[in-house]
Amino acid sequence: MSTSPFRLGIVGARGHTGQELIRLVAAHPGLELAFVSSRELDGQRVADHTDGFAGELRFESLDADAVAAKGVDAVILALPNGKAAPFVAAIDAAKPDTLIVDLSADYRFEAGWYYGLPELTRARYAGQRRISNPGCYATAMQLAIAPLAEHLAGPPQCFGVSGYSGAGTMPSDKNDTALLADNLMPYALTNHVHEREVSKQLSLPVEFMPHVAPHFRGITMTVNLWLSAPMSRDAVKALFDARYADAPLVEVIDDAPWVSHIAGRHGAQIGAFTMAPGNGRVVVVATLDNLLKGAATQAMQNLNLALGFDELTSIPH
Ligand SMILES: NC(=O)C1=CN([C@@H]2O[C@H](COP(=O)(O)OP(=O)(O)OC[C@H]3O[C@@H](n4cnc5c(N)ncnc54)[C@H](OP(=O)(O)O)[C@@H]3O)[C@@H](O)[C@H]2O)C=CC1
Ligand SMILES: CC(=O)N[C@@H](CCC(=O)OP(=O)(O)O)C(=O)O
Repeated sequence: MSTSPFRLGIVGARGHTGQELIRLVAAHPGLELAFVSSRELDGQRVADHTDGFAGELRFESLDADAVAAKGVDAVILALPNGKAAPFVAAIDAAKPDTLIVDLSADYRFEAGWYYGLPELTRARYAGQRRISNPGCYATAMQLAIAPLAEHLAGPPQCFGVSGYSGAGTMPSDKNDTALLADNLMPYALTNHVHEREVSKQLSLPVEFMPHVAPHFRGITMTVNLWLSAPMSRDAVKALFDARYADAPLVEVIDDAPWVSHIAGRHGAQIGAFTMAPGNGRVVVVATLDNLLKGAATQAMQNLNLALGFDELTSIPH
């Protein structure tokens, strides 16, 4: 491992996930925050916008070529979906060994990119310099389904409820607090990109029904699973306990987890394991903070893995 810090830049640092990334990188003993980009906050001090950040670093407005010209060791892309390609192309041309971690959905289906959900895919990491970071819903679904994947009689049905920070900062119905007041907003009820992403990753069809709620952060994923043969609750829970025994960020609990308990925390909770009469069907509930385990914390795990640090460096747990 290098003794001088790895130099890292965050593109899209004004956004919800960018702000969390700034805090995690600043707390990391082996990383130096070389630049943070925002068009809107160009020239302004990071310390004036990011709680917990001290120092004189300022936001810069950087296009793809300007990011590539920085010549850093690692770049995190925290841009809205569909915006990453020019940045990847410019880095490919200027300094292809740069480590890129992309938070968007743009490279989740791309051969050659490592799909970084460490608790489930770590063994597939083979030194790739391009890492696609699964998002909040996809992470929650996979953590809730994977231990039972070999025991299913049909597609899991996943009812997801997200806080409105999941919709980013670009104004839309899904982050309009007036429209969300006293409301639950269903959307993209079939064929959401995360339905396809999880189906591909788990090699089984999943059915996903997302909703946005009036709280700011945290998601609840309630998953209905039909079993290929009846199982006891103890047998179901034992599969989850075994699968996540060595995963400090995934906590398996008895009760159904509450989103209010996970907001601001770096891990996920999985619980309920409620059996239907006859034990042929079980309901599992997963919660995580969409901005942390669903985005920034997971990106930090992936950076740590790729740069040779302990996977949980700078992540409170
Ligand atoms: N929010 C969440 O819960 C999760 C988000 N993700 C993914 O992470 C990514 C970032 O999400 P989030 O932080 O919520 O997004 P935000 O909308 O909060 O932030 C987007 C950032 O990108 C910048 N930006 C926007 N458009 C462009 C552009 N055309 N060129 C350059 N910069 C641009 C914005 O800053 P400025 O306009 O100042 O340049 C801002 O810093 C998305 O791809 C999202 O899908 C993944 C998991 C969870
Ligand atoms: C509430 C809301 O709009 N959520 C976003 C998902 C946020 C997320 O997980 O981002 P990725 O697309 O990077 O996975 C959505 O449904 O598209």
